[in-house]
Amino acid sequence: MGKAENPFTSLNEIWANRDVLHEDYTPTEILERESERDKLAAHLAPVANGNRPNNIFLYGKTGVGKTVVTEYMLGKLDEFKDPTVDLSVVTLNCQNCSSSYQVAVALVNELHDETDQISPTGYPAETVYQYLYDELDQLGGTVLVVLDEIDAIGDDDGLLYELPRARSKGDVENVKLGVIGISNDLEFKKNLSSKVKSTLCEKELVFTPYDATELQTIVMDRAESAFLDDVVQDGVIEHVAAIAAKNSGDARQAIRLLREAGDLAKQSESGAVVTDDIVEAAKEELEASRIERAVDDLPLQTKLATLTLAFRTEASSGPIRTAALHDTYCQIARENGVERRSHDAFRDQLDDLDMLGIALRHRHNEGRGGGIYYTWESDIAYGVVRDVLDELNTP
Ligand SMILES: Nc1ncnc2c1ncn2[C@@H]1O[C@H](COP(=O)(O)OP(=O)(O)OP(=O)(O)O)[C@@H](O)[C@H]1O
Repeated sequence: MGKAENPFTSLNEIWANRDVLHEDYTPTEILERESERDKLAAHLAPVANGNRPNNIFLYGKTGVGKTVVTEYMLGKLDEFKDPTVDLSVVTLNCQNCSSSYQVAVALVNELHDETDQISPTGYPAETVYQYLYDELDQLGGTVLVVLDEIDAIGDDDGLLYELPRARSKGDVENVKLGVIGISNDLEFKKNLSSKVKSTLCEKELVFTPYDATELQTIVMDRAESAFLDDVVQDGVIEHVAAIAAKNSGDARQAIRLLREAGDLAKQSESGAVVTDDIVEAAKEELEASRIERAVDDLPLQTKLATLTLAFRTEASSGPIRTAALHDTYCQIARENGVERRSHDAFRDQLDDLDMLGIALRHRHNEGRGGGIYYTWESDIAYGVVRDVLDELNTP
């Protein structure tokens, strides 16, 4: 009997180690970001000598290295601190916590044994806080509590006031406590209550988006470990970096684009090589799946607004005024037997699309007497929206 064909091999072998392009991979070196590393080191320096920690707030858009730089510097702190300093780091990603209470429960469970977890509801807030203080006191020494994606708690930010003050209020006795908050929501800091702001933001660190040159360094370093020799054509790294820099300066997006390009190259008929054309194809695939995810979850009325905007954008040479879009929307709604919303309600839908990154809004100020008005463009090609929303008709 002949040997069965292995379904997991494919046309081209290109990968030396695809895992280094995976979301979960922690790089051994942090490239660029020298000034942020230095500043964070200065903010953390008191801990290295056994002094009271600063509370630190780090913010900047998604994928700009906040988490990776923090982890790296905490590793360095552990390596270089005075050996007599008893340091513990408790890290929590708060993305599923919508209140201070939920963060406190999650922290207690992080510190409790796996067999002794507390329920996420049902305890009075003071009890949960007391559990937390008891656990922290038991750890003793210096404890840094790292709260990543802290913006998830919204307005309910009491813990961010209580925790840094626990020692001065006598809630804990044996522990020097510091909080490191990380957020990619630039509005979050503005909306913090002033007492939280003055406590948590004792030291602040802003991460700006990466520019194309910085992204090139990061992407090149990953590509060298990820691909076999001569797989990545000249200019490809620059191309990937330029696309990500133009979008949002997000290193995660740049690395994902390179991985997707690698996956396409592996299946390609034209050989084991990543080219600029393959990068473009990968960009389109990623864009299509981003949109699919974003649009698929929208309520019907917002889907109609998306379709209207993409349809009109394709047919016109520039941004379109709200009233003109509303006329088209009414026509599409009628053809689909869907209730028609007023001009103002429709404009609210467009605002939502702007927030979601689906629409581009332009503000026009005609000065005295002319007033302010908005025009709109779709950031998504009509064909892509059409494919996702093929149950809806355009006129
Ligand atoms: N300077 C860098 N050197 C090497 N890799 C980096 C660097 N900056 C970011 N990365 C990589 O980019 C990805 C995103 O980085 P990171 O998670 O630190 O971003 P973030 O700012 O915390 O984003 P978010 O707010 O979305 O959590 C990670 O895979 C990380 O390894």
